[in-house]
Formats: sequence, structure tokens, C-alpha cells
Amino acid sequence: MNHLHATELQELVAIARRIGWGSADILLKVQHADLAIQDSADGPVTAADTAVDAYILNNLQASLGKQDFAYLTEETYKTQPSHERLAKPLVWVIDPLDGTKDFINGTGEYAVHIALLAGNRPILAVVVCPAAERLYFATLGGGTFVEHQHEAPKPIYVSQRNRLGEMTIVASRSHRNDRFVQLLQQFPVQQQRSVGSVGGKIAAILEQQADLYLSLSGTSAPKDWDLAAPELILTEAGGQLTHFDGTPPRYNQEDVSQWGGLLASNGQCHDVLCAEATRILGAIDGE
Ligand SMILES: Nc1ncnc2c1ncn2[C@@H]1O[C@H](COP(=O)(O)O)[C@@H](OP(=O)(O)O)[C@H]1O
Ligand SMILES: [Mg+2]
Repeated sequence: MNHLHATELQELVAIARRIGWGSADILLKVQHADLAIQDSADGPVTAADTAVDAYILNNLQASLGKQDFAYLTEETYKTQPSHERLAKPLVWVIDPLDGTKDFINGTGEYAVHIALLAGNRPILAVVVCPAAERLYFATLGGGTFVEHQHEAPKPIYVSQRNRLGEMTIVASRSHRNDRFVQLLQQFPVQQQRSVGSVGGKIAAILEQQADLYLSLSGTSAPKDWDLAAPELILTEAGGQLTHFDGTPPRYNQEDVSQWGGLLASNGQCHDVLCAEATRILGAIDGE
């Protein structure tokens, strides 16, 4: 099953949406509970991360099996050998709780990401923002839709703002090193806002509350499950997401970190702003 037909993709997206809403229900029930927090090298992990990871994985595998698909999830990737996901043409990529720090801190800025890759690129994506009771979904070439529970989905598009003075950047609240702070200070767009979770930041661009998302790795970097689903809901709504050199991320490689700088935008001025980010970083690094 290397090539999915449009109807098969629609069946898969229906399954992923159902599981996305189920994940939101679990997270909303425990979002104000006193959860045990474990610190790991990749940041905090709560019982909610592991419960939703298992919920999504079990439900996808119950519906779809392991024959045609591999599964890469934030909470299981360390214990799973990589050869299976590297060999399979279709790979589900799952972040059960994106923005764990914000989830713990009660800001409501967290999301659930479910993406399906064909090769190294996303072809289906679901991003759920439980606190906002919104689910975004996209298929490659099929556009992006937003739905509220029990309401018909509606197409959604990024803003068309193209003047730098009118644009707003969203950036991470917690992943900021000196180099990134300097980049933000010198960036030609100066309306800037901190938002938790990558899915939450891309949702802010879809809701036209923001136009750009800028990120820079430090000692750690965002991972495939942070980016794959948000990327597709953005690009199918008219936006772009690339490394600063203009290349889109290649997912499901041996190293699942996406190192360097990333720019997500409403598609206006994308190349110019990537070039600016590269130039500013060069000056910061004294090149
Ligand atoms: N520069 C960076 N380095 C490491 N992880 C990053 C990162 N930027 C974003 N992330 C990851 O992306 C998610 C959202 O982060 P943020 O809210 O700071 O934007 C977090 O994942 P999880 O919450 O899924 O573990 C975080 O680990
Ligand atoms: Mg994440």
C-alpha cells in the first residue's frame, strides 16, 4: 500500500480526527489535575503524555495494523528500533502532547499532533488544540479545514498580510537561547508574541492572529513529531515552512531532530525573510 488513493486518504483522516478528539477529551479531563512530572533530557514528561501516546498508538494500530504502517511517537521512539520506520513507506508521526511545559503551567497552549508521512514528507495531518476546542486537519493537495466538535469542518486560510510592519511573529516561550534572542531583536518584524507549542503557534497563523513563526535550535532541536503535522496544516492553508536555507524538513531520518533555523510564514515574503534570518545569524556569529 505505497500509494494511497484519495478515498483511502479521506478514510485515514476520518480515523485520525476521531482519535484526535478522543485525545483532547483525555487531556481536558486532566489538564488541571496534579500530575506527576518526570524530567527527561528532552524536557518534562507527565502521565498525560504517556497516556495519550498509548491511546493514539493503540487506536491507530487497532484500526490500521502494523503491516502497512510504521509508527514514530514521542514517547516510544527511544525504545523502538529505527529500522522498521526507516524501511516503511508510510509512517505515522505522533506527538501526544506538544507544549508539555505550557500544559503543566496551565496556559492552555498545548496541542496533539498526528501526521502520516509518505517517504519523508507529510500527506495527512491533524492538529488538535483541546483548550480552544478546535481541530485542524489537512491532506496533501486537499486544503486545510478547522472543526469544532459536532460542527461541520470549514476551510481555513492564512492571512495575506505582506507588509513587514503589519506582521506578527510567534515564538517559543521556553526555548530561547542568547543567539535566538538576538535574532529576534534584529529581525525586521518587531511585533512578537510568545506562544506555547508548535501546533499552537501554527494555529495562531491559521487563525490570522500571527503571520510568522521563527525557531532556532540550541543544544536541542525540535523533533519530527513537533513539526510534521503543523507543517502540513500550514502549507495546505497557503503558508510555508522551511529551514532558513529554503529547504522543507525531511522527516523520518535516523536523526529525528530538525537542527538549525526554521521559518513558518503566511507565504508572503518567505524567501526574503529566510535570507534576512541567515544574514543576521551570520553577523551574530561574527562570520
Ligand atoms: N529549540 C528547540 N529545541 C528543542 N525542542 C524544541 C525547540 N523548539 C521547540 N521544541 C519542542 O517543541 C515543542 C513545543 O515547544 P515550545 O512550546 O517551546 O515551542 C516542545 O515539545 P514537547 O512539549 O512535545 O515535548 C519542545 O520540546
Ligand atoms: Mg512536541
